[in-house]
Amino acid sequence: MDFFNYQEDGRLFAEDLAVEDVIKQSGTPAYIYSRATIERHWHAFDQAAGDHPHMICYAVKANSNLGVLNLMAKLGSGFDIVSVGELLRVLKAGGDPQKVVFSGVGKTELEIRTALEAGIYCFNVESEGELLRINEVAALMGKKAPVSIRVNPNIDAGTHPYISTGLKENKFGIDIEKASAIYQIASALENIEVKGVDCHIGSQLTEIEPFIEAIDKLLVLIDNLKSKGIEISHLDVGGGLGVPYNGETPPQPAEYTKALKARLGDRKLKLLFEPGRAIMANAGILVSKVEFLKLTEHKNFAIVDAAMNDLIRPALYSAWQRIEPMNLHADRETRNYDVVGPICETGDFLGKDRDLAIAEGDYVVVRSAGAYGSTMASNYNSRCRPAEIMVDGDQAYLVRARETHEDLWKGENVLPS
Ligand SMILES: Cc1ncc(COP(=O)(O)O)c(C=O)c1O
Ligand SMILES: N[C@@H](CCCC[NH3+])C(=O)O
Repeated sequence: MDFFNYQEDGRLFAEDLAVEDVIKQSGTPAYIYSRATIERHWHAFDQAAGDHPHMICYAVKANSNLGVLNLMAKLGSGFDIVSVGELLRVLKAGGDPQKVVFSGVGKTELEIRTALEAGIYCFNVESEGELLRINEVAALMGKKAPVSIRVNPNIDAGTHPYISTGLKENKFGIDIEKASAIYQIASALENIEVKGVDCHIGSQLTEIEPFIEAIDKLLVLIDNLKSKGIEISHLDVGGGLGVPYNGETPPQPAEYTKALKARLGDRKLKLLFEPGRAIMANAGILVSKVEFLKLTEHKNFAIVDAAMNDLIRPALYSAWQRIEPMNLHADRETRNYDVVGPICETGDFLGKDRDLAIAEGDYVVVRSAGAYGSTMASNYNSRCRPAEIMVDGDQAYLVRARETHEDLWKGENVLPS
């Protein structure tokens, strides 16, 4: 459930504000987030874990706006990061470094050093080479680096191949068959402290079974490590819980966590969660102006001022996100449209075959755009990235100004002659 609802007069509201009023300040395209929705989703995970020792490490890549991260920090959230840039954002936003887990397959020496200096909670190690590199950097700094091994359990998450991460052929994690041997190497390294076991099998999962299958495999590993004298204190189950974009019925955090806890039995393992999409997707919309309605014999196009550079999910994954008018008008003719942007690519669409009652000059909103929207935006076609606004009750805060044209060539130089 979110806080974007139509009023009786047909105007879409974000919490207590009419979206049409919010965009008067910012123009379009603009992302609008609902603070109450973000908080509700975060609390859903926190309450589901209940008294069980746990940490929710919000996946920063889903939406790394400082306003969003600051909200997470205020909630007491942890963070899952994949780069030094994300770490610096978390720190800038007031996040606690001791609640940060660091995932990702290509951590550089600089990234490892910066994370150790900040005092993060743990590295999620994705290869033997990385383990040795972390040990070396920690040794140079006279520190012990806390680690989990990210295990690749070879499980089909049943999601889009581009966002499936837990299969043998994916680049992520260490093959579960080899994990025990790597743990033994890790526990013998001078500057490594073994803390946890981690996995993340993919994103936008709509069934509970793949999660449980993975967890069962990890628990076998944890028991096996214990018999070898390697004690694991936490289990990081990653993110991946899906959201309803188009009628999907993914498990709720409560149902998921209940099933998870049941599998743990009496093992004393702290649980770490890394949700991104489930917290942010339905907490955001992208608002865009209808510039032209191009009606042809073959197809109708609604040409809007947002494009694949602002929201790439439809172009990249053929993702379906609901598109609707910002304000409902009874007098508009309903036609079937492909909703497209101004970019010079045939793949530049936000949605295809959509029945919409709109006119030129109206606004449309793309729903479920809070996750992997603004963070994946680019400047392709020299377009400025959109404004981002956080609505909180009857207040709207500009949490990111629209880029200016000067921003587009920042750092570029012409040749002297
Ligand atoms: C390691 C890791 N953790 C957490 C997430 C967040 O996933 P989601 O947004 O599906 O919850 C991702 C992205 O898929 C990831 O790669
Ligand atoms: N960017 C993807 C999710 C990727 C998750 C990253 N591990 C999406 O929009 O669905």
